[in-house]
Order: sequence, then structure tokens, then C-alpha cells
Amino acid sequence: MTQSAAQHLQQLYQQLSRDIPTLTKQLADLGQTARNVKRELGTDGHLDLGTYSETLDTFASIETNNRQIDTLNARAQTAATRLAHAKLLLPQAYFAKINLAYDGDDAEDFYLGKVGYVDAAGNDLVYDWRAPVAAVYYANRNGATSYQANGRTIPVTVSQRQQFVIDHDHLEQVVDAQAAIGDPLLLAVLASNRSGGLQEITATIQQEQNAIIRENDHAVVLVDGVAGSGKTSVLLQRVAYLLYQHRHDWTPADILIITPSIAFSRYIRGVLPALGEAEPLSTTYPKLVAALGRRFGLEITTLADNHLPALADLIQAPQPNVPAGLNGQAYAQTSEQANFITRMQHAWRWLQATNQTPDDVSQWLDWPSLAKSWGLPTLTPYDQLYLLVQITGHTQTTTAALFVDEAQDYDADVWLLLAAIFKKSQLTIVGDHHQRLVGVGPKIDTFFKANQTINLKLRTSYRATGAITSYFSQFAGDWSTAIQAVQPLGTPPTRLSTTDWSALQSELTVPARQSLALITPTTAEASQLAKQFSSAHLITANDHQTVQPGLNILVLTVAKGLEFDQVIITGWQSDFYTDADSGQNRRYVAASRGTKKLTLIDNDLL
Ligand SMILES: Nc1ncnc2c1ncn2[C@@H]1O[C@H](COP(=O)(O)OP(=O)(O)OP(=O)(O)O)[C@@H](O)[C@H]1O
Repeated sequence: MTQSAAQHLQQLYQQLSRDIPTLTKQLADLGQTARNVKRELGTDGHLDLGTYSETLDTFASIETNNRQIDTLNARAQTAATRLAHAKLLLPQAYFAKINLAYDGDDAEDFYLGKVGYVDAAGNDLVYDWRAPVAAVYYANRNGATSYQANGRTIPVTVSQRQQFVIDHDHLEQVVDAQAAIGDPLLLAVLASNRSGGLQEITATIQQEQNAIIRENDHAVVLVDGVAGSGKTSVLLQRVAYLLYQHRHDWTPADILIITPSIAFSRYIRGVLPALGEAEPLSTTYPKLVAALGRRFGLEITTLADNHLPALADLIQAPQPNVPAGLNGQAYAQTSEQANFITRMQHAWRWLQATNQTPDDVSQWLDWPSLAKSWGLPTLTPYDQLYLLVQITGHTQTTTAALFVDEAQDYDADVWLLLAAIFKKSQLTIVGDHHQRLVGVGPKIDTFFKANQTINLKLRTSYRATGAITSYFSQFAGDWSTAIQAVQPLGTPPTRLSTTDWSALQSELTVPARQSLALITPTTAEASQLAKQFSSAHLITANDHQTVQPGLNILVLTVAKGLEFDQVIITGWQSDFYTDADSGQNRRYVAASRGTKKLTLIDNDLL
């Protein structure tokens, strides 16, 4: 008799519940044994090296003890992983099942969870969503198909794909993924409240998102995706995916995420721990540059007025005169016809080989005379950093994978430096070319080698109701007709043409556990408004807090990337939003922050 879905869940839930105390005790016992072995080693620790045979005996006993410690460590590691996974899976043991058959074999059920789980005998009870076999689930494949594992193509026949909503031992819903119209589970998730940080999306990752998460063939993955298409979510799921793929050679410290602000870092905090991974390192670009500058003895407090794009060209031209500050013999290592950077790189290597590198590299070259030779007014500390990175060939090898969010906001200087420092890292760069609030950004792919780069697009917008999505789409330039909404229509946006306080008061009432944002054009307006609404939560760029239930007040530049159940935009008809160059982009970004309700107030509120 086949087991019902509910029985299967019950059984697994009971097993996890039993395993948690067993594994906890096992870990404690292993810890005690390890301490005993160490103590014995301490007392036996004197080296008996009298005779040749005594020496051999001593070494043999050290070797035995070492092996015992290695075995204990390995057992503790396995038990700790199983315990962590059991705890993570207890509330939701799995979210999907695929029934598939390998060539000539009987069909089997594979349960997919946020992490994998094996029983004490090593049988896979739940497969990690990142396991190779799970790719057939996300790729929506049925019938004869295949997936890639260890560089091989594995043919399989998929006969069933099911999704589950689970609360501990209670099976709340089963959806047959082939038969379902739309994606009921996705719609249910999207309808939920947004009163805190971003959530993981493992159970409902869509096909086009999965292709980005699992992209394995290119060193540089560039994603241009519309507002609310899941770029940040996909970025974080991809962090988890790469950590799984490299679980034997990477740790979370090998990952670096560049975010637009500290408030944004806060907003995405927690997503990776919810997926069983440690929080990766995240920083803002100016902080990264300041830290890098310190390694070269440079104090970089501003990126303004830099000359990186000009320098990128200038260093490719020949420079026959020895740069002031450099040993002439070092410069003479290469022909006069070679370009400046090639000569400087050779010179640097020669200085290294002859132990003549300067103690303080920041004082090494005569920056003002170098600037003069290039016809530049000055070389800022940031310029100097760029030149030193290029000359010394510095690469940040401690970062195996770099992730950049809100990529459209960065200028050419950022890509020039990142491409130089992280040329050995895997890069994932996500953005939306219409979400730039000021000026026009460069084409990012021009900074990377074409054969190492893949450009991917996301056109479906998940965040908001159909009415809000079609409203903000009109401001999305060449994307306005391409953006697809998945959510039901909902309520159309409301427009308040005058500062009507009584109407505004009613807009400001927000249901419990929902978030409301008052988005202003300027920082000054946000802080002044926050003083008027005593219960409001002011979010600033350097805030260590993020979206809260109730009223949040913030300027548009900080609202970028965040989302709220309800949004009120002030100054909709102000110069800020009607600006001929950037007004449309600003309206697109602002109007795409609300998931359920959008109100536009023509005037500034102050
Ligand atoms: N596959 C999915 N399943 C469930 N929720 C999803 C999925 N994709 C996106 N979402 C949800 O849609 C919302 C928007 O996602 P996200 O913030 O990652 O998009 P984005 O493209 O980075 O947005 P923007 O550029 O507008 O800031 C989030 O609430 C996210 O959880």
C-alpha cells in the first residue's frame, strides 16, 4: 500500500523530533571523549625517545592518538551538520516532491528541502534544493529529461511534481505542479505582509530565476531585471547555491556582497541564515575602497572628482620618460615602445625580485608630476589606489565570489576598479538600467571580457498587485510594455492633488503587522516629517535597522531595493519627479516599492 503524503510527513517529522535530542547527546558525548583523549595525551605527552624501538613506539602512539582525534572530529562534524539540518527542517521538512525514474529503474520519490537530511545509515530522506537532481524540479520539466551532475548529463523521466505547504507535522496543502493553474503557492507567498527584512524564496523559485541561480558557465553573470523581478532574492539564493557547490573549498568569508547602504544590508540580513548558511560579508563600495586604500597606505575619504576612466586610457599609452620617484633601471626593463602600465608592471616585478619595493607605496611615485605629465589637475587618493592596483597587479584572492546589487547606480570608475581587483573571482552583478536616479550609467558588460560574461534578463515583476505593476510600468521607458505582472489586479493607485490632511490621515492608518512607507524626495523632508509623526520609524542610509511594521519614513534613495505593504509618495509633481532627465526613473523606482497599496501626493508635505 502506498503511504499517504500526510503519513510520510508524520514519519519524517517524528524522525527529526527524535534525532534532535539524540544528536545533541551524541555531540555532548563526543565532546567529552575528545576532552578525555586530550587529557590522556597531556599525561602521556612526554616523548620517550630512549632507544630506537621506544622512539618508534612513541611515534606510533602519537599517530594513533592523532587518528583518534581526526575520527572524533569527523564524527562531531557529521553530527553537528545533521543536528543543524534537523532543526532547520523541523518547521517545514520539505516543500516539494519529484517522482522520477533513472534509466531502467523503478520510479522513486525525491523530497526537496531548504537543506538536505540523511538518516544515521546515510540514506537521503530530504534532498537539498541545490542538489543537482533538484534542477529538474525548478526547470519545470516533465517526462523524459536530464540534469547535470559532476559534468555529466543524467537522463531521467519525471512523472510527478508536487508542492507542499507544511507547518511542522501538519500538511496544510498539496498542489500538483503540473495540473495547477498559475502558481497558487507563489501567489499565496506574494500576498503575505512585508513588515521586516527580505525573505528566502526557495520553495517558489521560478524557471527564469533558477537559470540565474544555477548559472555555472560564466565567470561574470550580469542580470538586468525589472522592478520587483526578484533580483536581490535571486542574488541571495545564488550565494547559497554557490556555497553549496563549493562546500568543500569555500566558507561564507569567501563571499562579499556590495550593497547600496547599511540599511539595505540590514534588509537582506537573515535570508542566508534561514537557508542554513552563515551571514556572508557585506559592505558598501565606499567602505570597500577605504579599506583597500588603507592596505596601500592611502586615506580615501571621497570618490568624488576622480579620473579613473581617463586613467584607464592613459595607462595604455607609451610614456617614454621615467615617472618621477621610480628607479630608472626598473623602468628600463621593458622597451620604450611598451605602454605605461606594462612597463610599470614589469618595473614592479623587478623591484620585488631585487628586494627594492618601497616601504610606503603611497609615497613611492611623485603623484603631482605624474598628474602633470598626463595633463590632469591632480591624482586623488582614489586615483592613486587605481594606479597602484594596476601596477602591482593586486587582486582580492580572499573573495571567491563577489555580488553587486543595484548595479545601475555605479559609474565607470567602480567597474574599472572592481574588474581589476576581482578578476579572479566569480562575479554576479544585478541591477535595472531604468532604476538609476541621477544621470546615465555606463554599459556594464563593456568592462568585462565578452567570452566570460553572460547577460540575463528578468521581465516578470512579482512584488506588487497588477494595478500597481501596470502603473509603475508606464515609467519604465523601453521596458514599459515588456513588464509582466503575476499578482491579481488589486486596488488602483490613489492620487491626492492637494494636501488634504483628513484624506491623508486615513491613508496613514495601516493594518496591524503591515508596513507603510512615506517616501520623500529629500532627506531633509524625511527627517522633518519623522518629527511630526512621533510613532514613525525614520530609516536613513546608515541605519542599522530596516523596514518595521507601522509607519516608516524615508527618502527615495534609501527606499531603493526595499518594499512595503503600502506606500505614500510625497511631491509627485515636484521638480524631483518631473525632472526631464531622471523624473521618469524616479517615479518608476518610487511607485514600485508598494506591494498592495500606492498613494501619490502631488505636493511636498512641508
Ligand atoms: N520566486 C519567487 N517566489 C516568491 N517571492 C518572490 C519570488 N521572486 C520574487 N519574489 C518576491 O518579490 C519581491 C521582490 O523581490 P526583490 O526585492 O528580490 O526584487 P528586485 O528585482 O530586487 O526588486 P527592485 O529592483 O525593485 O528593488 C520580494 O518580496 C520577493 O520575496
